[in-house]
Amino acid sequence: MALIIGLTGSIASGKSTVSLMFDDYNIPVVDADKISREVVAPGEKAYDQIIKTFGQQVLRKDKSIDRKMLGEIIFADDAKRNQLNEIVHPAVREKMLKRRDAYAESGAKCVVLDIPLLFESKLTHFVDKTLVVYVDEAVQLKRLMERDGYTENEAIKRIKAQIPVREKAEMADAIIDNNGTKYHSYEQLERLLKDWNVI
Ligand SMILES: CC(C)(COP(=O)(O)OP(=O)(O)OC[C@H]1O[C@@H](n2cnc3c(N)ncnc32)[C@H](O)[C@@H]1O)[C@@H](O)C(=O)NCCC(=O)NCCS
Ligand SMILES: Nc1ncnc2c1ncn2[C@@H]1O[C@H](COP(=O)(O)OP(=O)(O)OP(=O)(O)O)[C@@H](O)[C@H]1O
Repeated sequence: MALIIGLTGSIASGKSTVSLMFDDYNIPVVDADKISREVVAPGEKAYDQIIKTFGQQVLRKDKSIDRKMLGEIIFADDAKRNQLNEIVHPAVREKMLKRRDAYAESGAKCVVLDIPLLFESKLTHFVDKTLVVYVDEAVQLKRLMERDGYTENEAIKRIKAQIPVREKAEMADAIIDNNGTKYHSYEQLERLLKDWNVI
């Protein structure tokens, strides 16, 4: 039976950075953010629902979803964010579980589900162990502003749309402290995977 690890954190805490490290151990990762892009492609059910709910203003010239515009709308308004979540999340969950099960059935010893909203959406029953990538809020804010070019105000709005990463760390089975170098996080991950008998 595969061990299913739920990898989470808060925005820009380093989930994608850590998720790449699983490659070195040939451990497959199912990425909820990536799936959330697939399910809003033109032709998908969620695509039509987004246009119906948010209007043509969230479309780019090529008719794909304008993610920047949609982000500005939903991170400024909790009710709108909930509406988008209700459209996108069911499709993301369905695909995520299919991929999780396909990897497990193909004999993987461990499968990682990288889910930013693992705790917020109460999805911990999808996984056996929860792993939180933790950073102090000041480091998080700085990395988020640098990565995405947001103003401090834009970055804070996005951070506040999630449970604070400190609280998530308290709920987790294990944490990786990602305040230091990427190599330091890599060492913590390796130790953990040894403790959990997957490498
Ligand atoms: C609002 C959207 C269009 C912005 O797209 P953009 O390409 O700028 O960001 P991206 O999708 O890469 O998300 C970046 C990060 O934002 C955070 N985030 C995204 N959506 C949400 C949300 N609904 N609530 C809280 N945080 C969120 C996550 O930490 C995520 O890792 C997009 O995030 C989206 O469609 N969100 C709804 C689906 C969702 O909840 N995705 C996250 C997990 S499935
Ligand atoms: N240990 C580290 N040292 C320096 N920079 C880091 C470290 N870890 C991550 N970063 C940088 O911080 C930014 C955020 O990391 P990353 O994209 O992995 O976060 P994330 O949690 O996946 O974000 P999101 O929630 O938006 O998907 C990136 O620019 C990344 O290169």
